[in-house]
Amino acid sequence: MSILKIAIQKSGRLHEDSLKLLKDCGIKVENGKDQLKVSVPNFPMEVLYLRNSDIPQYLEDGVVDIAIVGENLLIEKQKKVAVVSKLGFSKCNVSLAVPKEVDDNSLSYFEGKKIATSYPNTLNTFLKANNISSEIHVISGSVEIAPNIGLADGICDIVSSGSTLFKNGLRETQVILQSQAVLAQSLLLSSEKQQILDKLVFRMEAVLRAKNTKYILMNVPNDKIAEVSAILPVLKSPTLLPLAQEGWSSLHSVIDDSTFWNVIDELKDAGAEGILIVPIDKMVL
Ligand SMILES: Nc1ncnc2c1ncn2[C@@H]1O[C@H](COP(=O)(O)OP(=O)(O)OP(=O)(O)O)[C@@H](O)[C@H]1O
Ligand SMILES: O=P(O)(O)OC[C@H]1O[C@H](OP(=O)(O)OP(=O)(O)O)[C@H](O)[C@@H]1O
Ligand SMILES: [Mg+2]
Repeated sequence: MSILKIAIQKSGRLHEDSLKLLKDCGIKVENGKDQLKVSVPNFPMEVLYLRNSDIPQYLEDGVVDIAIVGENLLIEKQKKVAVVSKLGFSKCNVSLAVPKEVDDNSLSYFEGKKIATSYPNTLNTFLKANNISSEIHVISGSVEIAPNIGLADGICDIVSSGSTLFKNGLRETQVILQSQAVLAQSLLLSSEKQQILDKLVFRMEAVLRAKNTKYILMNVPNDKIAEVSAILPVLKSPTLLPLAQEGWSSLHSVIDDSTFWNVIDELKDAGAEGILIVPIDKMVL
């Protein structure tokens, strides 16, 4: 019987959300303190806690079968692996930034300048594509300090809220790439392991879909049902239940979280009342 080996980050930005996603997929990860390899009692899977930066190589070599890893790191390491799905957390940019006093937003500012980064391949590819030649200075962390200590004229690093840049007197000038956590797979999976992965992906999709979708219930006069239904992007067709009050129905549907605020006024104008929005736990199509 095959066991699918999944790598997740041992500690850091991806750790908690990766474990939570597995838990939401019904996968119990037995948590032994300081154990780097952990078994799963209810799914043919074994969890390996590894450094995010080591994961792409392990995936390419087939030492692990799948992993939850930062997309930017897969791009940086340029290993032969495949992205299975984007997971919607740990969203960030890899960006160029300059001291806030520098009054130049153009890329040509970096011509002939020193740039400190932990992502030399990503930066190099970007500079080449834009015909800029700079001196790349590789450091493994605390990159934002480099301009302050005279080590570089600018930096290329991860930006999320922007607060690290701000605290270090820097500002973002160019976004090189956008990243989020992804599920990635080795290209060397056996067909048995591929089948286990397919089951996992099926569960993850149900969890991720539900996260972006809400269940919506509202009371609608019967003669307005067609009008209200037309506003809602429904799965198949809305569920209708008669209310005790003559001439009214309760209409149920699902709605994309991001579109709810755009249609709420339309729904009310079309005659909907008592609108309730409820979270969905899992969603299987
Ligand atoms: N501030 C942030 N906000 C959102 N996502 C981030 C942020 N910083 C990093 N990330 C994402 O999370 C991933 C892991 O970042 P983290 O800083 O925890 O580990 P790391 O320094 O890349 O690696 P290691 O596990 O090898 O120490 C990054 O590759 C990136 O995709
Ligand atoms: O825009 P912000 O929200 O401030 O996030 C950006 C910071 O987050 C990351 O560092 P992290 O905190 O992961 O520390 P690390 O350098 O030890 O990895 C990244 O390297 C930036 O420094
Ligand atoms: Mg970091």
